[in-house]
Amino acid sequence: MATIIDGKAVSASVKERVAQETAALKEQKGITPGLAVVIVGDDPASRVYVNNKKKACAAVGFYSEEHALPADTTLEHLLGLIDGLNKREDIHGILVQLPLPKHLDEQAVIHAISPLKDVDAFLPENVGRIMIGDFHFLPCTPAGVMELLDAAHVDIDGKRAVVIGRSNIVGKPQAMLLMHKNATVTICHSHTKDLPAVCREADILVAAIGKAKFVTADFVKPGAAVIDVGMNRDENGKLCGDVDFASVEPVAGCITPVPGGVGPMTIAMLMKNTLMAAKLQNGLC
Ligand SMILES: NC(=O)C1=CN([C@@H]2O[C@H](COP(=O)(O)OP(=O)(O)OC[C@H]3O[C@@H](n4cnc5c(N)ncnc54)[C@H](OP(=O)(O)O)[C@@H]3O)[C@@H](O)[C@H]2O)C=CC1
Ligand SMILES: Nc1nc(=O)c2c([nH]1)NC[C@@H]1CN(c3ccc(C(=O)N[C@@H](CCC(=O)O)C(=O)O)cc3)C=[N+]21
Ligand SMILES: [Mg+2]
Repeated sequence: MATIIDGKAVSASVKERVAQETAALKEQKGITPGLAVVIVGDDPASRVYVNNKKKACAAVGFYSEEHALPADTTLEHLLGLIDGLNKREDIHGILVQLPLPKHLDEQAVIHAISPLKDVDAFLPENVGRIMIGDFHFLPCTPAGVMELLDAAHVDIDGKRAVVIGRSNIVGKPQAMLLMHKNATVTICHSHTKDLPAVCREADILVAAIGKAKFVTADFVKPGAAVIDVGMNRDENGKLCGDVDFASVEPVAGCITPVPGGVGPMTIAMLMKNTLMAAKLQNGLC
């Protein structure tokens, strides 16, 4: 029987800290952190995340605004919007919800964001800073995973960690953060041979694949910490992770559920980064 790691509770405590610091920043400096979320098209999953971000901003005391643009928005229009947000003093963080519609060059759009307002930590400057260990922002999802491991008192130093997935937004930065905490890290992907055997070496297994219930009990060393980043729909349209929770839970030492695991942490870390962005842009750190 695994311990179930409660992402909702851990995210609530992160947001509570952010709310306290935000209140102090307002009172002492008259600064209200501001986040702009840009969403292009009407993907229903994106909608849910964007609404969750909006709610979180209100809960911690941030100003937030949403720019919902039609699916046929041009690159010029989007770049113009970002340019305006870069110049605004009341907006400290800019998040462009990915994926974008196919006709828009994702990299061109991300690159238009000011590095100081890049609360996703997607820009090359911020990615490079993470690699060196001299950063302002950590990428929200991998940083949220680290908070969950910490809250669950999972020992990382000297342990074997396996990350399944090598995307720029999850897998690669996740491996880097685990390495910084002195894990011995293996990154797996679609070309990895005998994936279950590699995963069975892991004391800490992070699944960021995008395939519903892909990780089964035969991937898991008894007692391992299993972190499920996946956000998928199962055959009944129900939200589920990359981990087959029912089969893995009896084998794992601790495990995150979906929903209620990594997802809420991503939002909490976005709040933390937006607060940091407001401080940075006001010369307070
Ligand atoms: N909870 C949260 O806050 C967030 C959740 N997500 C979710 O996490 C999941 C991953 O997202 P993201 O990183 O963007 O996904 P990507 O699709 O960008 O990357 C998926 C990775 O999984 C690898 N992969 C795919 N199939 C296999 C396989 N059969 N065996 C081994 N590896 C495989 C791919 O390998 P290769 O590189 O070889 O193609 C790739 O590296 C998704 O479900 C997404 O919705 C994402 C962001 C935030
Ligand atoms: N620029 C950008 N930054 C992102 O951080 C980003 C993105 N684009 N595109 C999409 C992914 C996905 N993502 C999630 C955020 C919150 C939940 C979340 O709140 N999940 C809840 C509930 C979700 C639900 O009920 O559907 C949970 O797991 O409990 C999930 C997924 C951020 N992403
Ligand atoms: Mg992706």
